[in-house]
Amino acid sequence: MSGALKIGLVSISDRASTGVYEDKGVPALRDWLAAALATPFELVTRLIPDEQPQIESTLCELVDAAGCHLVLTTGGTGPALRDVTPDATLAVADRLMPGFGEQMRQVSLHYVPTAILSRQVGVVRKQSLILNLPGQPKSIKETLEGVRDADGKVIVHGVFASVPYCIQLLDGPYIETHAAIVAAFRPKSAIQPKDGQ
Ligand SMILES: Nc1ncnc2c1ncn2[C@@H]1O[C@H](COP(=O)(O)OP(=O)(O)OP(=O)(O)O)[C@@H](O)[C@H]1O
Ligand SMILES: Nc1nc2c(c(=O)[nH]1)N[C@H]1C(S)=C(S)[C@@H](COP(=O)(O)O)O[C@H]1N2
Repeated sequence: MSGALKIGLVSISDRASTGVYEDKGVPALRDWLAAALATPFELVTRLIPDEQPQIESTLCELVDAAGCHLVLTTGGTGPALRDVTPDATLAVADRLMPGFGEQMRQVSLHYVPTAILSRQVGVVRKQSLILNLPGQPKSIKETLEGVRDADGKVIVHGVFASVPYCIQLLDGPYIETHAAIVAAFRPKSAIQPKDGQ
């Protein structure tokens, strides 16, 4: 499974999906990826309510039919009864990637004491990585990028640092990032030389 990088973005919100407020989830994800990725990519976007069957079918469609290498969800990860994104994600998972949820909560604790309320998970379905991000639009940058000190040095790695190598291990495309936003980490043996080097 390779080809051009394809990324699914799913905003899960009862109110944004019914027009009570404007969806800021998909635009925040799109803007962050546009700034962070050096590799060209194609997006498939969805805005849906907090309904478990609809979340499950959307994730399956994006992975199985659209062929997304990465799917990022935002919203519905908390403990409220209608927050069912992690449950839907686990229901369509082939394998769990517990490090992603653990690291996102670590990062988020630097921003909000309620970080532990997010039940967000990372999973693999087929050869696609699916990550749940919290619903607060600002949490997208926080969890993907990590925490920096006053001098701009990364003190807690955001989870996106591990996404390119994960997708490479799943036989997806080779993803390069802009290090000023997030540096992609790979073992030396997995680094591909740039053209002409
Ligand atoms: N798609 C979105 N666009 C803009 N703001 C959002 C969006 N999703 C969530 N938020 C903001 O982040 C907060 C926490 O998100 P959460 O996923 O818990 O939403 P919620 O309170 O369950 O409501 P809803 O599902 O109707 O967005 C929301 O109360 C809202 O202020
Ligand atoms: N980085 C980050 N993580 C965060 C937050 C945040 O603002 N920033 N909000 C927390 C709160 S208040 C809740 S309830 C949970 C779940 O949020 P969700 O239901 O919007 O997904 O995410 C937590 N994680």
